[in-house]
Amino acid sequence: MKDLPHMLPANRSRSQPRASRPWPLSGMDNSESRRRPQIIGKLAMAFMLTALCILILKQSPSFSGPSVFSRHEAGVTHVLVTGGAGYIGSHAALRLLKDNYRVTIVDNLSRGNLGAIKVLQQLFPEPGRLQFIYADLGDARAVNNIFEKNAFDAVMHFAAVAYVGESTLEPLRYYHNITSNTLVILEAMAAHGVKTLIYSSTCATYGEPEKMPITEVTPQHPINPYGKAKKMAEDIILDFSKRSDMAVMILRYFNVIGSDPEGRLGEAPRPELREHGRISGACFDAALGIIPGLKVKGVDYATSDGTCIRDYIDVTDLVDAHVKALDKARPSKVGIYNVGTGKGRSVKEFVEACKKATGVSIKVDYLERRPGDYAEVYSDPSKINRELNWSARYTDLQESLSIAWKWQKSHPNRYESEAAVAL
Ligand SMILES: O=c1ccn([C@@H]2O[C@H](COP(=O)(O)OP(=O)(O)O[C@H]3OC[C@@H](O)[C@H](O)[C@H]3O)[C@@H](O)[C@H]2O)c(=O)[nH]1
Repeated sequence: MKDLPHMLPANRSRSQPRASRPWPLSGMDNSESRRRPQIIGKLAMAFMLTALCILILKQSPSFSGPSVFSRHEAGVTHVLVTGGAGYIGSHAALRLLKDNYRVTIVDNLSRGNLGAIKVLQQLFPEPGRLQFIYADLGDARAVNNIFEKNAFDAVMHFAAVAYVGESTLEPLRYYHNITSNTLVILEAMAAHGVKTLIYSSTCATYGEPEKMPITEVTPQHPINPYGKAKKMAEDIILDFSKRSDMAVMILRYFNVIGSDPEGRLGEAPRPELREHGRISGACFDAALGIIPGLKVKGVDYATSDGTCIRDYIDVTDLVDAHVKALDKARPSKVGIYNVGTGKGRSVKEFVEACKKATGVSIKVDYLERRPGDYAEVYSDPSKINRELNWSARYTDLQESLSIAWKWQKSHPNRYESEAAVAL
């Protein structure tokens, strides 16, 4: 683990024992009974002081809004967010902070952006709200150290490489980064008694099912290393959950788009990985003139217009699903949920929505299929609707893309300027 200048100290250390004083229940001698009124007086005073502290904390700006003491049903206060510098992780961290959780972000900044951390730090500067630790989850010693120094109540594990095309070219990177790093996290959680895990999984674990829409019991037959690595990680988590009292929520995301409606965060993929990039990143790159146009990869699929069908879910809805999952997570229980809108849209439809949202008449080229792609996936979200009382509020592609476009237009260098300030 390397320290960066902006790294905040851990707030509470597991290695520092909490003060405790045993209270004698029986066999008190006379001197003890003489001291009883004094002790009762001190206790009453301590009680009053505690009540006063709670009142002040509730009214102080850093704990304004819904109370930290009543809001978090599962008793969770401090959440470890792995990959919190990334697109989805940073949006999740923002939501958790807004909901008065304490957040520790661990990120190796290989795909995420220091600028996103900087934005969060500026929004939540109060000591103890947000801690950033620069570390790689492949480094088990560093990870253990982090768990040793912090008392986490829950882990949201976002950190992962996540490009389908890249996974077919560099499968070992994917198995290492996704499957093996999840094992490191689980081992650290087990060793340090952290018992709630919200895991970022994907519709790619289903592969190309015969029947649509996809439910949580649709058989999983992933067809690319990305989906396989995520499926293996799911299996490891599920096996471990059978032997422990861990609370597990596995969320299988469909295709994530959009950004913070208040324009504080956005999607900022690495330019050097552009060739593997997702369709949303490519849409904005093309609209901004960073690339000459959009390349539609595959027009001969057995779908209505020959292009792939995907279920596009807004990142604001997605992080809401995480918070609901965290609220509903319970010991010895596993929940597996699809997170999607339930609507399938073709790549051609996406391109049209992108043109309308950006107002740019983007040049489109039609190319060969991309290795690892499946023709059609969209979710049946009824289980998450029913059990977590969650449903997608953004179901209009153009609306999500318009929100994201605002951030893209006002940040043509994405997070570069924020990152420069941060260093
Ligand atoms: O430039 C591009 C990018 C993508 N596409 C196409 O757009 C469709 C969607 O591709 P994306 O790369 O955006 O997304 P994918 O469906 O491959 O996977 C995505 O969704 C599931 C998540 O878990 C994955 O992390 C994410 O990458 C595919 O048909 C792809 O071939 C293009 O036509 N052009």
